[in-house]
Amino acid sequence: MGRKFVVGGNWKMNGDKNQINEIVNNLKKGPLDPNVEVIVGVPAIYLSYVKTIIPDNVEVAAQNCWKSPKGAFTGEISPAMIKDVGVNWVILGHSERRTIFGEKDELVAEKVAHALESGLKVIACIGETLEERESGKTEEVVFRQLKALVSAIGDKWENIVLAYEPVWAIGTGKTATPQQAQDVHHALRNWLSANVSGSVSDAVRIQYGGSVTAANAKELASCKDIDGFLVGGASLKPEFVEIVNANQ
Ligand SMILES: O=C[C@H](O)COP(=O)(O)O
Repeated sequence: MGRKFVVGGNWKMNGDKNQINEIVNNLKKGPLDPNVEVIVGVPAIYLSYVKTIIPDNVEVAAQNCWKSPKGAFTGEISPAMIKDVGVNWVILGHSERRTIFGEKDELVAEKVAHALESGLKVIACIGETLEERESGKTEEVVFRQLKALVSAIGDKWENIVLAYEPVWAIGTGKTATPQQAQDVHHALRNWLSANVSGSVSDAVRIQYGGSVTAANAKELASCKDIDGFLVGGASLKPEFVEIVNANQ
């Protein structure tokens, strides 16, 4: 146990320099719980800029990357480039990448493996759609997504944070209940224990994502297997500080 709470703010494709300055000023003002690891997921074009203004107690993540170091992949960025501008994290497999850009489990897993090999830490996202949940397939889907990851990375989970994000809860204002989230997180930990190792299962931090706000964060944070959040919309607002501090 003793997993450090970790809160990510995924800005998605939002923000210009003015808004970014406001968000960063708000993070500087905090105060942010020193026991929480805080990471902001920044659009690629602003990574270098954000690195120059972000306080030391907040880390920066890219929101995607490709699965090789360089080459003819127009429009893509590599983990090596992300590292080169001083950024140590990347978010991979977000449901928007999977649904809008057609990223399949295997591609996500290859990207995760390459990012880890390149020395990045990864927030790896998984989660079921509403249709899958309603047809009782939640566990089948998240286990399938995990299995693809394990095929690519084996037991090398030290630099991974897993984010469980039910697709039906993302940007919808419809949060999973603490019990629904806890049940899936618990099932993920059991699966990791059976298919990777007990120590990985105990150590890996599992974030919940999907319409997290200052109003629901405390109750979610109190669940045994919820080790943090991946926050979209609310990470652009001052309430993000309250979400970071919800585990107090
Ligand atoms: O990466 C964050 C998730 O997609 C959650 O987004 P949301 O908080 O706007 O629902």
